[in-house]
Amino acid sequence: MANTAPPLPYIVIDFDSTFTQVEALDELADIALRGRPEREQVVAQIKALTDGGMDGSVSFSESLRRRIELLPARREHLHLLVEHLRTKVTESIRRNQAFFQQYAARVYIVSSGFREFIEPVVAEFGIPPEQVLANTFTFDAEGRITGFDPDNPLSQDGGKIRQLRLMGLDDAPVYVLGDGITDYQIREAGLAARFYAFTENVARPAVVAQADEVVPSFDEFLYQNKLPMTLSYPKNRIRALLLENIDPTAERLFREEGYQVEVVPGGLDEEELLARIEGVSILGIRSKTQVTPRVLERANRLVAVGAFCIGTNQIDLLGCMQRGIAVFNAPFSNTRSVVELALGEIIALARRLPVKSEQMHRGVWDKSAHGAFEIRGKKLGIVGYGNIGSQLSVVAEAVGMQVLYYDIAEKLQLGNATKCRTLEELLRQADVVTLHVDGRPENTHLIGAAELALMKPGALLLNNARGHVVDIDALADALRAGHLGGASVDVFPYEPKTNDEPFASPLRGLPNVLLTPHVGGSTAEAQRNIAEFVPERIIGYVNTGNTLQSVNLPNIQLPPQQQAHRLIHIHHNVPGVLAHINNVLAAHSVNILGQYLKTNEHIGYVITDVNREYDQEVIKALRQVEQTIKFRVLY
Ligand SMILES: NC(=O)C1=CN([C@@H]2O[C@H](COP(=O)(O)OP(=O)(O)OC[C@H]3O[C@@H](n4cnc5c(N)ncnc54)[C@H](O)[C@@H]3O)[C@@H](O)[C@H]2O)C=CC1
Ligand SMILES: O=C(O)CCC(=O)C(=O)O
Repeated sequence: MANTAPPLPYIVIDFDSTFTQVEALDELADIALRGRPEREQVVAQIKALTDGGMDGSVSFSESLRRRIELLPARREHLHLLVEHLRTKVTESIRRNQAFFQQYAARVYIVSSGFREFIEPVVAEFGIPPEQVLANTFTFDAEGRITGFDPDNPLSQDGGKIRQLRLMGLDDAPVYVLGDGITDYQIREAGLAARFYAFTENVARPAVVAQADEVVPSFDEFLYQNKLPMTLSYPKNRIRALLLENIDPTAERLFREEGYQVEVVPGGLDEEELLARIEGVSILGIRSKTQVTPRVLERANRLVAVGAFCIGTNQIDLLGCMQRGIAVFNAPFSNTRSVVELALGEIIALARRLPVKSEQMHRGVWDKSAHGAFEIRGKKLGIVGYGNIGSQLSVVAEAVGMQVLYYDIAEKLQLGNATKCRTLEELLRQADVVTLHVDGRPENTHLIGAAELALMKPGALLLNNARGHVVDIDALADALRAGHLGGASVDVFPYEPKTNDEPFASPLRGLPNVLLTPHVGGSTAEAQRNIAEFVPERIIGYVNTGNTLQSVNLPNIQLPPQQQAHRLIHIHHNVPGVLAHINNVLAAHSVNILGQYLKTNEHIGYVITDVNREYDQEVIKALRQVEQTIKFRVLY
């Protein structure tokens, strides 16, 4: 049969700021001027000339001539430069070293830089000297760089065009990859079929504007051209949308991973999120944004949701699960912050600080002990003895409180805390009741008029858990009636979407009531910890399939993936799917190196590590396995 495959293109790659992250002449100046007082000034002048030459605002030959005049470099500096440049090879180029080794015959480095430093750097990628087209330095007898060979076409304006003409690459299309205007000019002159603006290191607007394609990484170039690549998928295609003022650490970590990141300061309501969710792979939220079934319906590329908080009641967890979307939260990162806030609130209410402070602001000096008490020896009733409740138990005992707790699950009793068998038992005894239950729907109005009536006269109530847990009107009535001595509330049934929206509540203006805008976890420490914890989980899941600590997918902790391709399959949990997967693998003689399966009542999660060599048809067949929700290949 005739070979109908299109010929592999010639790939013409620029060196400075494309093959390497840096401009070599700038770096050479920096090396040559080490220890000299004029270093900073001269390097800045050279950099400005480099930029001018790259974006076209200074003619190239002029830029080169003036840079070399400024450069006090010698032959020995070139060795140092080469060592330095080897550490500065662009990440995605380095990652795809195997591609270069395999296809070196199709790759040309065409650069207005200098052969003396380019050749040794690209040699490690299998690119031979004859495929490096670049300038050459001239030296004096003492080894000082004095200039460059003026007859080399690459030292002249339009040099890359002339060089390409001389090369005569006309038996296959030429694709040019570079960051500068001179790279685009090859395409403009009709000597290349496509110009790819390479933006991993620098994005020059004038160059990007001319590009046939803008590629933020070499992975993207290979992916678009269906050429073999080291990664299974270019990371720059992963879009993260981060809402609700998530700490910037998260944005940084996702960007470092190579993802595109969009940051929105406030929350988004359902309609707003619907308008933005298409194409998003990773959604980062805090407690406000509702991830509803409608949002999931529209979320055509969603792989993971990060709850940058503890609570996940704002997310349709089941819906995510049934679509194979992993949800991760930060179960412990802000625990301590809530505990400290609760302790502060207990003391503040016991000393009636909201009343005292408000009077003082009005100019009223009311020095009296009326209604104020020490917390030492008082009974603290903790409802929900999970991570926060149990930690508060330890801290409250340390300041002399007697702790009672009630939890629907059997919990380890810490210190001298006393377990209550019913909520009623706790409410009847406690001087201070603090709520730390999770936000499951069944906890709606866990504390209503009847429960408030059970509380001791003058007792205090804290809600730092979720707004719907307390019937807020009933609480306002109990406070107005003077039955409770005070309350502290951080969470509300409805919370303003942004800082610009006013806050409305029946609790406003009531005496000895502390109101805070859902800031239990809002400390620098907690936010930073969360912004590290959640991205690490999500990136781990994307890269390896590890679901350990996912709140909705079956948790599998995977061994490191070695010399294998990993097939990740999420399916509806009905009998026979695993057998079907394995039949497909057997039918294509795929060698299985390891297989891991976990199911829950809704879905099954199977990871199969296989030998790297297999027929691509197997991938198509696995996608077609009945009951498949999501399938991806990782390597
Ligand atoms: N105000 C804020 O900024 C913050 C609020 N939170 C909220 O604090 C709450 C607790 O967080 P964690 O301790 O980390 O959760 P957790 O899941 O470790 O503990 C919750 C405990 O409540 C228990 N529970 C659930 N329903 C109950 C009920 N009806 N009666 C008695 N016990 C019940 C559970 O068995 C569990 O032990 C969550 O609602 C979370 O969303 C968490 C962090 C910050
Ligand atoms: O800080 C936030 O946005 C939410 C804190 C919270 O309620 C949680 O972690 O569950």
